[in-house]
Amino acid sequence: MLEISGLSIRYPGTPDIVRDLNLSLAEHTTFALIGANGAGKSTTLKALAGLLRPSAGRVLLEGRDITRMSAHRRVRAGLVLVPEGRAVLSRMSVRENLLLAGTDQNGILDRFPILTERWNAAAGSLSGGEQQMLAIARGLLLRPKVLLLDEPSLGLSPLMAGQVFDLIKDIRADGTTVLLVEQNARRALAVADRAAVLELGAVTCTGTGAELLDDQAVAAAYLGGRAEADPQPVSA
Ligand SMILES: Nc1ncnc2c1ncn2[C@@H]1O[C@H](COP(=O)(O)OP(=O)(O)OP(=O)(O)O)[C@@H](O)[C@H]1O
Repeated sequence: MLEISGLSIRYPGTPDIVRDLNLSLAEHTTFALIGANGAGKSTTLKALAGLLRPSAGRVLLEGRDITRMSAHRRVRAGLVLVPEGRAVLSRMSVRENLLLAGTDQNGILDRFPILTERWNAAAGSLSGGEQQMLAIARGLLLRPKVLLLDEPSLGLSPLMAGQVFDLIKDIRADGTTVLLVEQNARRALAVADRAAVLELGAVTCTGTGAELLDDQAVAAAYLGGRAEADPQPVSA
């Protein structure tokens, strides 16, 4: 569905922040990109959304070269970014925020009872988790083939974050391919079919979500030190 090869990305006046990135996202799967602050995860998503022009490499969406396509044409081609920080229009109502994305809401809003309950409330009055749901719903109304999610659980309570990860599972089950960037590595790997670790702009490890959850080096760096496969301590 999405093929990224040899992608290098820089900002004006910086060296390459992301170097020679190669990722392949199969249709109807979730891919998690994890890594420390500043590793280049958001930069990667911005480049995929067409907000930054890569210095090298190419991006294919369903076999079509979109490397030089403008951001708005990428949305029409099916590549949609839900940016970090949600970017909802806070003085507009939930309904108005969604109308901006599309009028055909069939089948999408059923997944978001939390939003239909707050239909006429100003988006800025919603909780962080509700705003994240609104941002994701808005992205889905654009009918993406590939949804790029930048830190959807950032700043949310564990309960709300759990709901966001459940939603990500549902989105994948509905047939949308998801590229998920997350600080919450454990939860991201748990919902991911495949995953990669980005360190200082380069991929250092790839595998299935389960493989990375079991990897001792990944656990030490990103999962608070303990791999999922470790035996649980037996209490006396
Ligand atoms: N507009 C910019 N101009 C120059 N450098 C930038 C710009 N935005 C980000 N960077 C740099 O690019 C590097 C990667 O940042 P990026 O936001 O992609 O990291 P990240 O992995 O998403 O981390 P975080 O979780 O903190 O967002 C950092 O060193 C950052 O300082």
